Amino acid sequence: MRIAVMGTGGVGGYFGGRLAAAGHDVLFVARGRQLDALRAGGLRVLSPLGDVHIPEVQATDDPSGHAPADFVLFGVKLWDTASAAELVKPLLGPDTAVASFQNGVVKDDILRDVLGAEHVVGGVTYIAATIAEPGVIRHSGAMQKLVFGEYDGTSSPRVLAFRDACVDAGIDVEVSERIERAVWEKFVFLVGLSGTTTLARSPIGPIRANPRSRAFLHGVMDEVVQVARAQGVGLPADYADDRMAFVDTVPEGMTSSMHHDIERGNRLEVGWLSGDVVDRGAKHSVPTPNNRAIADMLSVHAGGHAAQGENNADRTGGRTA
Ligand SMILES: NC(=O)C1=CN([C@@H]2O[C@H](COP(=O)(O)OP(=O)(O)OC[C@H]3O[C@@H](n4cnc5c(N)ncnc54)[C@H](OP(=O)(O)O)[C@@H]3O)[C@@H](O)[C@H]2O)C=CC1
Ligand SMILES: CC(C)(CO)C(=O)C(=O)O
Repeated sequence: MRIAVMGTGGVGGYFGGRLAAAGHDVLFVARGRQLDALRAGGLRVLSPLGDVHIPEVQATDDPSGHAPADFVLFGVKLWDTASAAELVKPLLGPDTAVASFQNGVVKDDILRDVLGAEHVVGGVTYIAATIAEPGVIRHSGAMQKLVFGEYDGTSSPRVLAFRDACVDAGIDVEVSERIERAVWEKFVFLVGLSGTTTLARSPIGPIRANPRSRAFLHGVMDEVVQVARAQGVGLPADYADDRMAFVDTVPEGMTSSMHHDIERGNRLEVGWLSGDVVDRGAKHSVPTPNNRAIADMLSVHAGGHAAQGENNADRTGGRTA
């Protein structure tokens, strides 16, 4: 199958690299130094599960003129969603699926607006991967899972074909018949993990061990659960307890991509995570004081070093959707 990767960073580079190494036809959409490095030396993935080097990759910053893809793996930061969706339009054939493995719950609404609902397949990923240097993706730990599925729950040929390609490539994969719920399940955990690790600038171990920060983490996740339920997503009322039990099983050194971003002075996705929870809570009259604290305090850093002190008073970090 012909696969396109929109955004060759931690997520896109890792999974696209595995798929290309397994012999699949993969087009990598990238820009700047990442694109230059891919063209000059190919793509390297450094991983505890085995390194790969694909010396020659198909890489572009302009997909127009390339053949349509069967499946687009969408992996840009949330602020780039709408512009990156515009960029993939030329890759769409009548049955092309676009699955976003971004965090956040607004992503697929943006993709539907730009691309049409018929192209959008739901997705979520569990991995820790980052650009170590241009052309090189570093994967940490053993987790590398893709979950995806049609929003109507059907096992469509395009979803099954991508599942088979992932299995071939050694990717841990699950086709979900209730993908909306799967996306919210991850959102509950991710909003809790990203907000607390970034605010405390600490991995999860000390946060879950301290009774005050543990209670705060539970409160953050519970607010996401109550917002989801108010919107009609079928999570159990006590789902935050389930996620706390999960938190207790992860390595004490685990942290979030947003924690890495704040340490590097990068822009933060907080506006699309806790900030989005606050906005949805306001719409549904669900109190969200813990997420408000995260979003308001991290708004200081939301624009990254380049924008510190500017333009962040609205808590969104530049979120416009
Ligand atoms: N990294 C991780 O471990 C995980 C990340 N996620 C989520 O996945 C999403 C992607 O994260 P991650 O992979 O870390 O992000 P990265 O920043 O590592 O990768 C995104 C890449 O896409 C590029 N890009 C953005 N817009 C364009 C464009 N228009 N044309 C070409 N290239 C473009 C970026 O370029 P540039 O640098 O120039 O902006 C960057 O190289 C986020 O929503 C994140 O929360 C989810 C699970 C785990
Ligand atoms: C929690 C984790 C590492 C799981 O994939 C993640 O999604 C992130 O930090 O962005």
